[in-house]
Amino acid sequence: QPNLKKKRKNTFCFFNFIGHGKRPEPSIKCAILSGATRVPGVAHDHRSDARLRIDPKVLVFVETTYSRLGREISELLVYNRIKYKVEVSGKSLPVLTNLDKGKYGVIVFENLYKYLQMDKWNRELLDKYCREYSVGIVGFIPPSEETLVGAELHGFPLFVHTNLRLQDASLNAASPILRLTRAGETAWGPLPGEDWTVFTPNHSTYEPLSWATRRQEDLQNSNYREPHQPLITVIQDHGLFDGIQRVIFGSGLNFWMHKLLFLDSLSYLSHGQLSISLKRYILVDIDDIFVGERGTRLKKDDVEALIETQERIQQLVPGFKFNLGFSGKYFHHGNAEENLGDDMLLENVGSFMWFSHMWNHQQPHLYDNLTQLELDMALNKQFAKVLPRQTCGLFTHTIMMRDYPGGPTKLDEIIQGGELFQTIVYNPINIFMTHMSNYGNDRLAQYTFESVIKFLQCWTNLRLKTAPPLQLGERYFQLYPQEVDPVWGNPCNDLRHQRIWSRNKTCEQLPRFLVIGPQKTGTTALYMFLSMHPDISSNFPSPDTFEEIQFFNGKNYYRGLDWYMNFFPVPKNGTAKYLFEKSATYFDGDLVPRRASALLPQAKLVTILISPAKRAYSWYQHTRAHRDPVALNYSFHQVITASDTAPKPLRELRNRCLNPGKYAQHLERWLTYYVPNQLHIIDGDQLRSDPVETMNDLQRFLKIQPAFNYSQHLRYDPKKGFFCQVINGDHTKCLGRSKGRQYPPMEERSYKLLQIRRKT
Ligand SMILES: Nc1ncnc2c1ncn2[C@@H]1O[C@H](COP(=O)(O)OS(=O)(=O)O)[C@@H](OP(=O)(O)O)[C@H]1O
Repeated sequence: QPNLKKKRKNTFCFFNFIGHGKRPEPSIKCAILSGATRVPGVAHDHRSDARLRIDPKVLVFVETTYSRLGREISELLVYNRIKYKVEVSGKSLPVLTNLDKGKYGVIVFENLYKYLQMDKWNRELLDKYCREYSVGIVGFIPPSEETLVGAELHGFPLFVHTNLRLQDASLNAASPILRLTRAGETAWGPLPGEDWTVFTPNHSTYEPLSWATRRQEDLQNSNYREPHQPLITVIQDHGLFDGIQRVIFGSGLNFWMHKLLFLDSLSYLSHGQLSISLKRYILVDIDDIFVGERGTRLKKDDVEALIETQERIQQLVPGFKFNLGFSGKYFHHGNAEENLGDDMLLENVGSFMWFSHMWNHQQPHLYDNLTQLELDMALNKQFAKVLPRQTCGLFTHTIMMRDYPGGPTKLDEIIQGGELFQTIVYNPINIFMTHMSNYGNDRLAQYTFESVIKFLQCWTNLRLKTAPPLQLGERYFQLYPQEVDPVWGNPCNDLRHQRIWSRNKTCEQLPRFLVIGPQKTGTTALYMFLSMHPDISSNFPSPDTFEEIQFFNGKNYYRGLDWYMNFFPVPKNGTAKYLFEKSATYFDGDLVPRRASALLPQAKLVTILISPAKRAYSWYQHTRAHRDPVALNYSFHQVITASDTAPKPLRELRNRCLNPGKYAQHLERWLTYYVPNQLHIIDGDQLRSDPVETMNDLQRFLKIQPAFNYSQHLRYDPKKGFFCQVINGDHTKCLGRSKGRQYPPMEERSYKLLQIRRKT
């Protein structure tokens, strides 16, 4: 354990900003960087040789859908691209296995007590799963109203003391959990929050992961004989007590170090399945070179400082070079001193990387004349490939320390464990956007990057590197091949996007609900019933796919947002209709939920389900009616029993019959992008036998008022054998011959086979 008492005597203040009022100097003091007592960090490899049968996914039990820590946990997982599923504690357990595989590699409890107080049956089931699949548990102790001293954690030889205020956090360098996080330093100063829990173990299964001490000002009333005694704030359970490994946090994720330890715990407990890479690329763009206003531009000594900072960063990030974006037109547009700065930049061309900005620094969407834009763009070929850049908290006008939004301490916070530090921790490739003016004046950018890089070296085992933009581009898309594909978001969700989009566009020209299918469940009938509603309107028909647009699946998606929106009427003031779109192939399209939620996150979803066996048979009959040779040559039974070695066209027909019917699988995918109350499931048999009631339910779900009285507009047509639209008083208009076909009943053996398959 660290001897904190001794260390405090020669305390250096970690969170101390040196030089307020003057030009700031990077203030990160760190033992390993000063070279004094270099304790090499050990990045443990958590991968195991054991043949694991778990998916790299986290199951998170939250208190409620809105609880704060639960949201923070989800956010952290999203930032790190770790797959997860959220469940509300106290309800029944989700299915944990899929055939012979565990569906989750780690279980997280936002509130550990929910795990400890779980009903016996579920607790046994969960523990059994953890033991059988070598899955560990992470738990957070929530703040409690009463102060417990030496209270036993229900059923474990572990005692807690709650409601403490702490300071000076340090890590157990011997802990096998440390991978991303580097031990050896102390984060001096108060830890956020006043309700920390600390642990006292009474079993060899426990090993501390981090410590802190009580706050100086609280020690007078304390019973602790040793005032600077380190108290365990995060503890590891090696599983020697009951066969399950755990990591327990004495506080939430507010403290930056806990975010790192949480990621390390996921990596450790999943046996490396959820390890994030330790390689980090950093590139810093300096935009607007030569563009800054007179009086805010770089002078000669600023350029010198820039070069010196770059050299110091190179010690920590080999090969690091600032990437300068210039607009040539503004060269020498400063005062005499600043023009010398411009000259010096050019004298040192080779020290930096360069990219060309728009020649005259005008944003492309502001050009009225396309030819002129093309001509100007031709000067900027290099600029064509642009990667998403992260913000580093420095903007064009962030030039003086005293004016930093939130004050200088805020800037230090983002560097020392805060947003900027976390951005680099969570993103393998970081391209930051800064501006020339950030490097003159108070030189905030030099300060910021040197400090954050030092802080990273101090507290993490990340390996920092750099590379030119195009190489980073290639690496980025190698790492995230799914991002090569565009995902259209809603431009109106961000004012800046809306501004550069188009002046005469409105985001009201998008559907408010989607009928997602699947095919053959009655989607056309539903479409017709909805279209009868005076307040609801669907899209204009497509020349290729008729009433369906089929945008979110298939090739149409690449035609872009404008193409999609042109299918919808521009809503007129006051008479806006409830727009919807029906494409029955959306239901089972792999990419559809992700794409749909990116554009229409608030949309409601409507699906119709019938027996998957009947659905499969209806599809088979549909393909026969279209004279599909496979369907004509093979019986339904032959199709659904075709093996994986059968001819391709037969396998394809089998898949089209069976796959959309895997309802649970497809709905689960939709529900990773939409919350359950956005989804309405229609019973397809009810739609057929009692469409009036079905439509009433749907209107209630869509909250459409006044409700349309379908009983006056739908009537059973004995000739068609289905409900049809009433027109001209006593006539009916039914769907065409292709909907509600006449065909022989399904063979008993096929039906039975599909029923058995559904159950297994
Ligand atoms: N009112 C009404 N009129 C006609 N048909 C009705 C109606 N309600 C439900 N159904 C059932 O809808 C089935 C066709 O489903 P879809 O429209 O989803 O098919 S498609 O995917 O668009 O091809 C169709 O399947 P088949 O009977 O196999 O033709 C019908 O059973």
